[in-house]
Amino acid sequence: MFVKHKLLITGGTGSFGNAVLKRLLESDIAEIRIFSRDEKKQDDMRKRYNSAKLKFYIGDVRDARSVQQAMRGVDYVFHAAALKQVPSCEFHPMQAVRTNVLGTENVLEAAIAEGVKRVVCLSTDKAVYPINAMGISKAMMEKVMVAASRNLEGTGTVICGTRYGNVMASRGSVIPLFVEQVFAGKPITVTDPAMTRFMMTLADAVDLVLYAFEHGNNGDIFVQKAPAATVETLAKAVLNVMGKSGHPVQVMGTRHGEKLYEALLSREEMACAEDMGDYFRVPPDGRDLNYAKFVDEGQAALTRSAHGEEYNSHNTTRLDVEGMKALLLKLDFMQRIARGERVAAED
Ligand SMILES: O=c1ccn([C@@H]2O[C@H](COP(=O)(O)OP(=O)(O)O[C@H]3O[C@H](CO)[C@H](O)[C@H](O)[C@H]3O)[C@@H](O)[C@H]2O)c(=O)[nH]1
Repeated sequence: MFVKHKLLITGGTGSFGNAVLKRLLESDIAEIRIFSRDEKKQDDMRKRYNSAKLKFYIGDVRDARSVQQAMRGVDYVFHAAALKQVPSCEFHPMQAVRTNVLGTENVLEAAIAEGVKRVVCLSTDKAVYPINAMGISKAMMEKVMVAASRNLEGTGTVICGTRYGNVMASRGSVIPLFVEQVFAGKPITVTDPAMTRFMMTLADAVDLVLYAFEHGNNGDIFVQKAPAATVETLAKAVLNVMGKSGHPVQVMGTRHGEKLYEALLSREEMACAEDMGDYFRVPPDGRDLNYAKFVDEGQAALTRSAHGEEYNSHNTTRLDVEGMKALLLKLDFMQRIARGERVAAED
């Protein structure tokens, strides 16, 4: 599907960029542009992949000119650049606005101006009923994406989005943290044993973005159905895999901006979501602001009311310790930990 085309990945030096790259470099794609602020990581990637298809662009989504330059001649965009650490965005909310909201506007404007064929914007479950600055800025990013997608009929550009939840064993996340704590002989720190999170692998996240790329219409948001586990179950499963079931566990309480559970789709979205098997598609609300005409014409469009339930990490399939262990052991990272190796988080 990428035959002889050019793809730009914003924030391409991150974990998603690396994971998608491994798949796409084997395809017939003509060129992949990695756009990020991080010179050092770009240099590492250049050496690691050593591929003539890869082109590196230093820039920042906040800097419209750098985005425009990287966008020239591009066919497709995966927009992954973001500030995504919940606690740091809590302390620096305007930085989240600059990167996640205004940066997205820059990316979409440049993509539309260049006649890019398809753009997929990556969002997070934390954008649904958001309570923290990271989630609020990502929710605004989605609004910017949907608004931009409204005026594209006849232009040949399609802009859509994905949301995914926690990516297991990503750098800085809880699984490698627990593993490090065990190695260091310290108690593992559990925030709230009853807190639940969706559990996805990085491969799932890549599948989701590629699915949206293939099936997205303007303004659609895609999520993948995923199981969830409590932090207590996750902690037990990690210790079990490491053969350290008796290891001490300390409950430390909820951190800044954390929710007891995450939602991938709101109740309002579930009311109009299309079930696509492994995925849900949420189409944009196609009405304009002239509500009176819907009443006059008796159109059914106003019946988008939400009587159902949201799709969240409390009501999705719940993993028990054995189920969680099985999922953990799908990860190369955990397989190596189980063999007694000391390894860094997945990237
Ligand atoms: O010491 C810790 C740290 C975390 N947790 C718990 O483990 C779960 C996962 O925590 P992570 O820090 O791994 O993930 P978050 O849900 O906080 O958010 C993560 O996933 C997001 C995607 O939605 C973003 O990518 C974000 O940057 C990333 O940190 C949470 O319930 C958290 O409370 C603990 O029990 N103990």
